[in-house]
Amino acid sequence: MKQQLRVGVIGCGAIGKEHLRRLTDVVPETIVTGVADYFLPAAQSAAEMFHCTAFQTGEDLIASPDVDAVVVTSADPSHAAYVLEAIRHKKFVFCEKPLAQTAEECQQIIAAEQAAGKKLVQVGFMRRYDRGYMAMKHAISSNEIGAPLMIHAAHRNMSQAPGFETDYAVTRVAIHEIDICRWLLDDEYATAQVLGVRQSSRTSGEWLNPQIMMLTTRSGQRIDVEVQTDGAYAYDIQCHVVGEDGIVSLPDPTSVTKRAAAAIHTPLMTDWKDRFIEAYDIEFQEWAKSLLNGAPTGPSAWDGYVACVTGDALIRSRQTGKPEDIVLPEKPEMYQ
Ligand SMILES: NC(=O)c1ccc[n+]([C@@H]2O[C@H](COP(=O)([O-])OP(=O)(O)OC[C@H]3O[C@@H](n4cnc5c(N)ncnc54)[C@H](O)[C@@H]3O)[C@@H](O)[C@H]2O)c1
Ligand SMILES: O[C@H]1[C@H](O)[C@@H](O)[C@H](O)[C@@H](O)[C@H]1O
Repeated sequence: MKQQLRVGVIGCGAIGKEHLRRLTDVVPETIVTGVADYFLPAAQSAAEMFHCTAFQTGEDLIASPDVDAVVVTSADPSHAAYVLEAIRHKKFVFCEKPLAQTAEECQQIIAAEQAAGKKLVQVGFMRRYDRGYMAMKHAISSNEIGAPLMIHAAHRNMSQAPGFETDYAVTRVAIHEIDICRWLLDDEYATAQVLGVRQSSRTSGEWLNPQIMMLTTRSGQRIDVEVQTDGAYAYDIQCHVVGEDGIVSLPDPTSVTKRAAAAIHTPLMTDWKDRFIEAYDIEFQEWAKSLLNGAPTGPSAWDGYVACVTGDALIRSRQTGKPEDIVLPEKPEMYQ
């Protein structure tokens, strides 16, 4: 069995650089051998920093005999093509969320992976590796709160990159709740709806903010997700699962409590990089170990597909003003 995986990273922006550092410093099973970015200076500076090759294109990186596994951290619209190219080369590929822009592209990925006859794809739903969510899932599956009835969740961001659009509140932001809630409840969704709400004056007004996303599961549970994409007081992620016999809540990350000036202060985080730093570390450690054992065990192409189908239904419902049904084909054997 190989002891170290040679990894190439496509997309050397914010999270690309975070994962490069992580693969270099935190995951002993990986060595970064190459980087690519369609903005070549970004690839060159990352190559210098991480002592590896800067490839001219993502396709060159994927084809390189020095790359065993690919990490896709480029912009959303480029994900599907790189994942398909990696599958064509029968290489393992970790793709940041979303897996693709459309459900059809996800289906192409699923078809290609099945034709390859081997699980190759993992999607970057890192919250499944967060200790808080893991403890919640354990409490639910060991029946500590009885049958789960509903989830109240919130995803609050302080700002977004320029060019943000209303739909991105689903495809880039709430996509994390879409994945984590079905994972926590171990159920699939039946309907999705976006509700309107008074708009925040703390945002530019170029897109709808906040939005409330409602999901129901096949067994009738209801999930409400408050999504603030801009202007929130902190980067704050909340999740409360209400069961017949009790409630489990996502713990806040540990921070020092200060008692001063006749008050108690507990600082909150402002950035996803810090809030989920440990989850990303564990995600990549587990990914590397699973590949050395033969196949990825984390969120699959099917999970990426379900997230896209659900996101499409949410976006449709904003146009129709009604709950939209979520219909899935049968789950292929590979993802059972
Ligand atoms: N899991 C998470 O919590 C999380 C957090 C942040 C970002 N992401 C995802 O990671 C991806 C990157 O996000 P980011 O914040 O680092 O963005 P970013 O804009 O900071 O970086 C993207 C990089 O990709 C490059 N790029 C864009 N299109 C490309 C293409 N076709 N080929 C090669 N390179 C290309 C850009 O030049 C840039 O350097 C997004 O898909 C985002 O949704 C996930
Ligand atoms: O790309 C980021 C990332 O996925 C974060 O986890 C999320 O909280 C942000 O809203 C999103 O913009």
